Amino acid sequence: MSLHFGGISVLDAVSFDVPRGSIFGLVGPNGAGKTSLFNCISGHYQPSAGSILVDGTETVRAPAWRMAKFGLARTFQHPALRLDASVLENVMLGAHSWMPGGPVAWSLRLPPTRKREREARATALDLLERTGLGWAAAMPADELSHGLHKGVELCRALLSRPRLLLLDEPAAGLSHSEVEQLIGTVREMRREFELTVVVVEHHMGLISALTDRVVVLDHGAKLMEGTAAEAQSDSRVVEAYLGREAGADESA
Ligand SMILES: Nc1ncnc2c1ncn2[C@@H]1O[C@H](COP(=O)(O)OP(=O)(O)OP(=O)(O)O)[C@@H](O)[C@H]1O
Repeated sequence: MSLHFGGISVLDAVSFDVPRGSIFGLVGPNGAGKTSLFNCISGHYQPSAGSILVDGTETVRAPAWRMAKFGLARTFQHPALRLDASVLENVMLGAHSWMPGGPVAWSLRLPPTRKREREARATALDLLERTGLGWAAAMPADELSHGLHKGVELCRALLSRPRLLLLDEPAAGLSHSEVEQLIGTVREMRREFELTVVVVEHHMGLISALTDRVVVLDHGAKLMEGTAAEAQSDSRVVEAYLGREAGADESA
C-alpha cells in the first residue's frame, strides 16, 4: 500500500499481515509514516495505491464513518471526545454502530431501542469500572485529565464491539502506573473480546510488554518485521533512530 500527498511519497509499498487475535506494533522514528498508515487503515486517508483487507474484505474506498461495519474501531493520538458531554455519554457513542434503527428511532425511543440502550449503558458502565473510571461516569469529560480521556476513548472504542482495534500512541502523556494499567487492560480485553490489536507507540516498554510482532517503518518504507526484541537489537533499526536523533541535534 502506498500513499502520496502531491509529489511527496509518505508510504512506499508498505505490506504486512496482522494475524487474527494478535497484538501488532507499528514503530519507527518521528515522521516515519506510522500515523499516516493508521489513517489509511481507519479510512481517514485514501491510499494512492494498493489494498487493505480486514477479514478478507477490501476497505480502501470505505469512508471512516463506515469502518465500524467492518468491525474496526480506533483511538486517536489526541483523544476526540465531546468535552461538554458526560464521560458515560461519550462512551455510549460507541454503541451507535450496532443500535437498531437510526436517528429517528433513537429520538422516538421506541421499546426495542430502549432495551438496547439499557444494554449499552450497562456495558459502558462495566467497561468504565474495569478501566478504573467508574467513579467518573457522570462527570463532564472536560473535568478529566488527558490520561483519563484516553481511557474514556478506549471504552468508547470497545463498546462498538470491534474485532480490530487500532490504538494510536495510547501511552503518550500517561504516568508509569497508568501505562501499567493500560497494558493490563488491553491484554484482558484482547482475551475477553477476541480482539486483534494494532498499536502505534513510541513507548518501547509498552511495545515489548504487549506486542507479539512489530513492523518498523522509516521514511515511509518497511525497515523490518519481527518481535519487539528482534527490532530493538536490529542494527538497521538502531541506525534509523540514532540517525534521526543526530539529524534533530544538528538542526537544533
Ligand atoms: N495530510 C498530510 N499532508 C501532507 N503531508 C503529510 C500529511 N500527513 C502526514 N504527512 C507527512 O507524512 C510524513 C509522515 O507523517 P506521520 O505523522 O504519518 O509520521 P509518524 O511516524 O506518525 O510520526 P510521529 O511519530 O511524529 O507521530 C511526515 O513527513 C508528514 O509531514
